[in-house]
Amino acid sequence: KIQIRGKKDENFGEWYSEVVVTGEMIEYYDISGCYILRPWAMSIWEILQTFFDAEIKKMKIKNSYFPLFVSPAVLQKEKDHIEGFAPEVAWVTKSGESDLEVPIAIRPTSETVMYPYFSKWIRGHRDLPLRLNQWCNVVRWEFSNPTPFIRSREFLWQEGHTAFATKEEADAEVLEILELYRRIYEEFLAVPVSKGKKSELEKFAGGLYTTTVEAFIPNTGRGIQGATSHCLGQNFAKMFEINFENEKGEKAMVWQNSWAYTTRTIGVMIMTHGDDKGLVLPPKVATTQVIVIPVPYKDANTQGIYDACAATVKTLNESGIRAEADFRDNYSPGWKYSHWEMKGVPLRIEIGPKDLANNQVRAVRRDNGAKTDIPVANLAEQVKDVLDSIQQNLFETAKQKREACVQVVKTWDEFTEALSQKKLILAPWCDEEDVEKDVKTRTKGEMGAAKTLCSPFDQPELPEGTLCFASGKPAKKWTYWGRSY
Ligand SMILES: O=C1CCCN[C@@H]1CCCn1cnc2cc(F)c(Cl)cc2c1=O
Ligand SMILES: [Mg+2]
Repeated sequence: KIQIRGKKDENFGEWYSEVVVTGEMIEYYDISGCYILRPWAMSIWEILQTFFDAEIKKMKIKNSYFPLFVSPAVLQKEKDHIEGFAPEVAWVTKSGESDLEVPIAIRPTSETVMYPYFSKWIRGHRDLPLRLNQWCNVVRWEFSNPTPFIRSREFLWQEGHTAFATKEEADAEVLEILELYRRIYEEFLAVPVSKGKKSELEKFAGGLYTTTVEAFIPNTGRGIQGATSHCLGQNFAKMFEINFENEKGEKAMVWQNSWAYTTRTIGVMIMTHGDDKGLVLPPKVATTQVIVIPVPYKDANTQGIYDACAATVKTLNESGIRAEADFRDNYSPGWKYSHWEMKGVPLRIEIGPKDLANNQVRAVRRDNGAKTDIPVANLAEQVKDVLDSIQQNLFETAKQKREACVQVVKTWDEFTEALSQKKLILAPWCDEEDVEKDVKTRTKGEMGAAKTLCSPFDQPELPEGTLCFASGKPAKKWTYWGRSY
């Protein structure tokens, strides 16, 4: 039998690194912070992409592709927002033996690549709204500890960049896209997230406001930004002169948004559902939803069992279920059970002599290990119901675990106590940036400082006279705080 050594509740980092490799999602690469996405991971990315791409096309957003390379002049155009990022920019300085006249940057994000052309293409109000998306990779030469899917020097994402005549249109789209990100997490990855607004300190400095879907990893007690949807206001329009002649013939600047989700989504899902037997894949995103395993017996009708397995796969495939059979004769059924459990396949179907005789199959769930015998008669329907139940159970379980980590605090002492207990803290805050900076300073440590994660749109009741937990000033809003990735 094959086992993973790391235990999720003992050494989370080791457990995670092992699970992504033994689950055949990731292969480590000889350049630090870079990883190989193997088919078992790539197919999840493609399932999410298929959903999101179809949804943005319904919104009349068009895909495009802009160059990987950014000229330094244009990259440095957005002075204040990139100065903090400059160390992350990767540069091409040579081709072959010869140095480039001028080094060229590799895109860390594409505002400065795209917006000079937005300026060229947008002349009149009839050119609006301009709504483009690109599916691509970006490079950010980060130095903090690299983690497969979660933090890598190159990652896949989509980045949407849109321009509107009015702020109202931009505001509406920000939320429409954020809802798609919530659906990616909650409906596909079975990961609960909180929709909210980033603080002034945590938002994208180049924008007007940032909305986010925040996830939480109970094992590490850290929040993690799941995806982000920014309203850029007119900041980039001003910088890149993206103007248009409005209906009254006046010259006006456009209102812009930009939004992204990345391959980090896959890492959050693995961290949320994985267990000590390996990956646990939600059926909606499982490359293989059902693995059918023949359990031949010495003198039993082996061919009959194999035929029943093939027929089972065929029946399930015909009803849209992603099923495979493992006919390899050089591995025992027991070995196969462990192997496909490590790969996180949501449902296993075993067919042995008894099942064959009773015209049924033995179904075993990956999420809770429950075994049920299903008659071959209406197999597809029952398997679909079990898969739906697994999807729902994974989400509910993750939701309960996350809710159990939420700690409402009112005072500084309660805050530091909750932080030491790896809680997701919900606290009343005066919404002053200096206070947030002060909390960061006061909670500095080798585990990293506490920061605001988001102010949830869904605000609990804030009784008159409630004071900020950190400053004692009148509280303005409930905010999630915690350490983060
Ligand atoms: O988050 C999104 C959604 C999709 C488009 N982009 C925005 C903002 C990205 C912020 N950001 C994030 N990281 C960066 C790293 C860099 F090296 C440079 Cl030069 C800039 C940035 C930077 O602007
Ligand atoms: Mg960064």
